[in-house]
Amino acid sequence: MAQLDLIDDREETGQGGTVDVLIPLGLDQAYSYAVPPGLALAPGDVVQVPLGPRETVGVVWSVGSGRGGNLKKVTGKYDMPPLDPALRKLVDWVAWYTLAAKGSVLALALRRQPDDTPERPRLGVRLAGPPPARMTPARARAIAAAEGGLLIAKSALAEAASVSAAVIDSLVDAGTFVVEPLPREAVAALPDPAHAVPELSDGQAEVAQALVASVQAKTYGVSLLEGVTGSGKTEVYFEAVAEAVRLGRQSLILMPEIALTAQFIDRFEARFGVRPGLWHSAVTGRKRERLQAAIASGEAKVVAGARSALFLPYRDLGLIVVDEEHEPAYKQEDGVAYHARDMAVVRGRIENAPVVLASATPSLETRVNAERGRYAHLKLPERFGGRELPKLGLVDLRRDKPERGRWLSGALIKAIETNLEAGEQSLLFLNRRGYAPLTLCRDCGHRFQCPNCTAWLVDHRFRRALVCHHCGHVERRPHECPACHKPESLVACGPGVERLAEEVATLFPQARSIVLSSDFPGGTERLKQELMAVAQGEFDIVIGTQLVAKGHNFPGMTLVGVVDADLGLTSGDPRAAERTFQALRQVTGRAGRGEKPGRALLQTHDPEHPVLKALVSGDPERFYAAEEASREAAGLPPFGRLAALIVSANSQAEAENHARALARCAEAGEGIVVLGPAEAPLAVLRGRHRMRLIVRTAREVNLQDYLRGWLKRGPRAKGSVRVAVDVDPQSFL
Ligand SMILES: Nc1ncnc2c1ncn2[C@@H]1O[C@H](COP(=O)(O)OP(=O)(O)OP(=O)(O)O)[C@@H](O)[C@H]1O
Ligand SMILES: [Zn+2]
Repeated sequence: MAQLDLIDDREETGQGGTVDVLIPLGLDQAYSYAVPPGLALAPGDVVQVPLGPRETVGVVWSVGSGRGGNLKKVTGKYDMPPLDPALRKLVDWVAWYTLAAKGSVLALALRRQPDDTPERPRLGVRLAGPPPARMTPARARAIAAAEGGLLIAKSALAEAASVSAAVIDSLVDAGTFVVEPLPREAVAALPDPAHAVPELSDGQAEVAQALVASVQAKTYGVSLLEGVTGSGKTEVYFEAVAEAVRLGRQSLILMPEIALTAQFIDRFEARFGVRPGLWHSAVTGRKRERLQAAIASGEAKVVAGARSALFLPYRDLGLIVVDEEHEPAYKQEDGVAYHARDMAVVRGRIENAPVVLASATPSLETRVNAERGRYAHLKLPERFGGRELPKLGLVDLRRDKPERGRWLSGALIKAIETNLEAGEQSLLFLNRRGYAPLTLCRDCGHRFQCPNCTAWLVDHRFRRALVCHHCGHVERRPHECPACHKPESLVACGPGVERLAEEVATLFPQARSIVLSSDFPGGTERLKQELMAVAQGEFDIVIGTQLVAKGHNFPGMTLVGVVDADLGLTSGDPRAAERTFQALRQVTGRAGRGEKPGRALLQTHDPEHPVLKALVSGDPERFYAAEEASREAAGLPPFGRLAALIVSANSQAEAENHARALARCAEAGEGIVVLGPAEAPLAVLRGRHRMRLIVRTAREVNLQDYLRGWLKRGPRAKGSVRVAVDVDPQSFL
């Protein structure tokens, strides 16, 4: 924790002026404080101020000239770098855009709660004593691997010698090895742009050159890097990163679900010789602080991080890459509802740095910006190494019907068989966790619903529980129906990945199969290992949710079966078509990335659906053109603006009354439509009743001003009532 200099103001002389201090709490206003004499404060300085009965941390937002009068005084100043003007501007901008309280946005940039958890020292072992009295082959291997007396991490030694950690421990007990702390892990080793320069194809080289030029120009500008799956987008944007490193400037690579990108880190290390600075929620304590300091000093040249990395104090940002820019995970749904891709563009503008948005399936917003010339459009239309994109086919489930209680069609089963015989891997994609999405009583029709949410409980057989995916409520699956008390009358309805695994085990008992979803027992570490094992060909059939759909490289995978291609298309969400198109194009893109060509089969009840036809045609332009036309006709983003207001309360009456009162205060205006209030699709969530209002405006309308004016005129939220504003909503629950 940075040191705090407390001010001793007993010898007060004269006046020091005033400052407005923003406090990282849910407050929109900066508060004025008097500056004690002798203390010089400037905007961005991190200070301690009294707030109510406590002292709290805050940031000087502006300096006034007034006399302090009877204002409370600043009580201390932290010895740490100030928040620079660019970061303060970003905070102001995000707060303006999202309507979040400025203090809440500041909290994203000022993660400096005193975190003194000491960094756990990593321990290594060194060969230092006589051989053990009892020698075994494993012990001999471990000793041989430690030859030379170097200090080695225990896990690395175990791996090098192919022995378990217990073998090493036994040698420590025997006095053959000694344990010593390893040097601290570097958080910011310098990447070497010349470490392993790839040989780029002509098409790749051309795009890389354009990106390198944008880094050299040192000015703001956005490029859409649109490349089919397996085209080498990563390889290409690494060249831009390399150029930024050569210029001594910093790069930020934003990615979704950072914890699962072990493959990405390995690739970065293979290209640059060191790991990037990693910023995500699992990096804590002292290490987090060290990285933050290295970023602020400019020592850390490349940061790969989840969306919160957007608010770090870069000293000299020369490039921002947003990988998989279409990912819904970039939108933060709780607290400050910001979209990290959009705010990355804002930060690029503030820092005067180029921004690269990379995707195989760009969002409609980004595509339209590229088409209108606001963004440069760089394309990689072919897979690297002359590999073909997988051939896609539809299976009409109305004709090729699976048996009752089964989900795989004859055509898909046959394709898996062929693959098994050829020793190639198959992926079955079903975006449904658990065993079955619904449980009901065969006798009385009772359905298991969450007591806190408008949602069915999902049957998780592996965990022997019924679970709510919205609030986490868990209950045991009973043996009799709780309503009619008939024993053994409960049936599972519909498939989840666990149920599919059961079907696979029955159909292909000899195949090595694995279920991969976020419920994977053993946490992300185990999951990472299993993903590696899949990449190395250790499984024949992978049954997975969206977790395996993107970003992974499985060279032996030649077949992808989409179990329910209609699943995402039936929701009322305006982005349903886009999301489904992206998800299915990503998942089918897992096939045929290695030596052998791949194919994909999509099971559907609606083979005429335009999204599926566009997918199979292999012509994304067709999809984008049709989707743009329908969004434009409906005035939806990016052709219009959208915001959602969710009014929630402990009772339905409170929520409804407040929502109605709010709706009555909405001002009519040119190009403005207010819809609702109506019950939100998730009418009850975590015990809170929810009503929803939607505002849709023309592009020219200043949506933020409109919303601010409206909320100001509207009724105060009393009692348990809360109003949450979501500008550019991505989910419509
Ligand atoms: N110029 C190159 N030289 C050697 N290997 C390359 C080159 N370009 C791409 N590759 C390899 O091709 C594979 C696909 O590349 P990459 O993962 O960068 O593609 P991508 O476009 O990001 O794919 P996706 O969108 O599916 O994640 C990787 O294994 C990568 O190492
Ligand atoms: Zn629930």
